[in-house]
Amino acid sequence: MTNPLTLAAPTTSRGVGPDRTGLLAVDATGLHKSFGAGSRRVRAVNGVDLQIRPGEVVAFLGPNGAGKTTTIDMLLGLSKPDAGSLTIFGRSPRAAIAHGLVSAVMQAGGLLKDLTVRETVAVTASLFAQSQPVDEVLERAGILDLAGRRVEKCSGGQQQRLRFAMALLSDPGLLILDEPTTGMDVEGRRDFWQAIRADTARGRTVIFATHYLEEADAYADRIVLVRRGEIVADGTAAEIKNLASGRTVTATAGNADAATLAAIPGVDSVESRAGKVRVRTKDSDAVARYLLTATDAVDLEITSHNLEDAFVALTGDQDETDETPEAPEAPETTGK
Ligand SMILES: Nc1ncnc2c1ncn2[C@@H]1O[C@H](COP(=O)(O)OP(=O)(O)OP(=O)(O)O)[C@@H](O)[C@H]1O
Repeated sequence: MTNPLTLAAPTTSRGVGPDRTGLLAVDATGLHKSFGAGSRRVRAVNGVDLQIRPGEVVAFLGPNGAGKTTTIDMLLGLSKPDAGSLTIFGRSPRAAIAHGLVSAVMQAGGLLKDLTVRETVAVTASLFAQSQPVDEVLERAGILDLAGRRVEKCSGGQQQRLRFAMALLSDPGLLILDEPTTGMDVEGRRDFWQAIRADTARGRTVIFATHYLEEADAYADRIVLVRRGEIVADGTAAEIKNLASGRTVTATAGNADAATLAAIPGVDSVESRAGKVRVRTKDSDAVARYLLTATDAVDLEITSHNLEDAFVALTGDQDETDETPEAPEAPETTGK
């Protein structure tokens, strides 16, 4: 776990207004990161390319073990990629943190239970050469009314808003949240996101990792769906939903041609096995028309997906593949 206290005290404070540098908030190319050795080696991040523009609010969405935290650790300079290049506002992650350009809100840690909310933020502020006024960040995190409460008396959601207040002290251009609402009740999650949403309206770039499709849908401009260390979809919530709104057409059709099916506009994937075909498509009518008019298809079925089906379809079979055998070595690191 990480907390804002461990992320080095910046020497300057940066506003979140319009970016005039033309630099990407995040520019990652070909990121790889593995753990372990030999047959137990796990490829946690496997060729991630990610460009995030200033002001974007991006959800990093994926199941357990997809590689979200590993990627975030690299963005925060807490670990180094094995290969690939990575810059934050044109600098290495560590330099970006040293300049107060990045802050993080992690799931736990970093709080002393005997301090009050205001004391906690004030102590953190004293580590910075320049920082935002304590009461201002408390206000922005929606916890000014809790300023005198001891940390141990705060709920999990209130503690997360306290971490958020601490992360705002350097007025970072990029805020990174790693599964910030895990374990919170509905009200805590709502209050937390209300505070984040008010803040992002000011133009800050935000990346948050989450398991929750509905959080990504509600709060992100853009959803990056990860599975087994790779990006499997990247788009607006509407675009991801569009993937979700596809259908599956199945039929018994011994003479259906997989290449012809794959070439039908809207078709995402074709599986053909033992005389049965299974086609994922955005245009089930076109697939059904081909199967019924040009092949010997029988037992044709069309089923719709909901959002959750699409998430499972795009990120599924994680368990079998968590420990992917190592492939040949990736190219040398170029970014740090
Ligand atoms: N320090 C480590 N040593 C060995 N394996 C690791 C280490 N850190 C992560 N992994 C493995 O790398 C893969 C990606 O893990 P990571 O924590 O990045 O996923 P995640 O998407 O953040 O998952 P979760 O949602 O459960 O936090 C997993 O298979 C995990 O077991």
